[in-house]
Amino acid sequence: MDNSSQIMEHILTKNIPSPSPITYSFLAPNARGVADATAILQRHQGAYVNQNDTSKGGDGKPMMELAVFAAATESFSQKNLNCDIATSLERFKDVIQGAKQAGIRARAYISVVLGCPFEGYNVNPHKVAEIATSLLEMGADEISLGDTTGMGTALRTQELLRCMTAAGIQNEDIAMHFHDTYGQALVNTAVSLERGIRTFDSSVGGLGGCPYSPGATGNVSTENMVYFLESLGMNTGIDLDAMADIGQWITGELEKPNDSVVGKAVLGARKAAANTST
Ligand SMILES: CC(C)(COP(=O)([O-])OP(=O)([O-])OC[C@H]1O[C@@H](n2cnc3c(N)ncnc32)[C@H](O)[C@@H]1OP(=O)([O-])[O-])[C@@H](O)C(=O)NCCC(=O)NCCSC(=O)C[C@@](C)(O)CC(=O)[O-]
Repeated sequence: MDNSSQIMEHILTKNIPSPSPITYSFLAPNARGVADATAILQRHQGAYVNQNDTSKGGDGKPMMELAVFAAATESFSQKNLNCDIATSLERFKDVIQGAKQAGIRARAYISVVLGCPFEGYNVNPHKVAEIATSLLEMGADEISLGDTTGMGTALRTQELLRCMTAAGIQNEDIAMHFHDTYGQALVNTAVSLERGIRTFDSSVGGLGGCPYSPGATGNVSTENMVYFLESLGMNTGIDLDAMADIGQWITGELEKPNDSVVGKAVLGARKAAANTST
């Protein structure tokens, strides 16, 4: 979060073209975050698609969103936000309203929904649904259910989504955010697909991981996710070959391992084919 403002300023100054609509997400857990973001947005009116401006297309301009991140357990809320859940939700009200007033989306993550590094596996799915309902009532456009520790399993993912449905939360308002620490991300994705979820978070090269969740690995890699969804006959619109190149490039730049098995397989197959053709 420390240099979020510089990154946002760079994006809106450079007018980086994107062939398909892209949304940049700005973590803002409090009033300071909203103030920083809205000051930059004020300076760059017209450089991004305003959610209220439905008159014309984005003509390549990016969309911006503010992201709040609640926790499903008190322990993780203290570690990740330095406050209890109720206080964090109070703070998020202003952030979400600030985003709406600035004409941008508000995304709300809920962390450790399927397992907490401090409270273990028994995260109450009804509590998650209650927090999600509060965030949606504040005006959040979307809830991203974060399996931050990767402790999620098929059965507990199913139970969580059953509770979300029972609480009256629409599938269209839910994204699933799986980390692959125990290799269950795509299994949990399959269960979520079965229950009608169609928005999934991932990270190229499997980058990421929450600093406040000891041992957590990155998100399920975009390359693995794309390969899996396309194997089911779904069209993601993503060029897997190009995504594998990006994963190799950015993990190299960040001096991190490329954690995508599919990305490495795609690159390996391409190399083998090149060798046989020479
Ligand atoms: C929320 C606080 C700041 C409360 O921390 P605090 O100590 O209660 O608040 P504070 O107001 O005393 O601020 C402490 C320091 O943070 C700075 N600060 C204060 N607010 C901001 C801000 N908006 N943007 C940038 N800097 C900020 C502030 O300036 C100060 O800096 P210092 O004076 O010590 O140099 C702290 O707990 C914190 O930084 N939490 C975030 C930790 C973090 O980055 N976690 C990972 C986010 S991603 C995630 O959670 C998971 C997710 C979303 O990916 C999904 C999933 O997998 O679960």
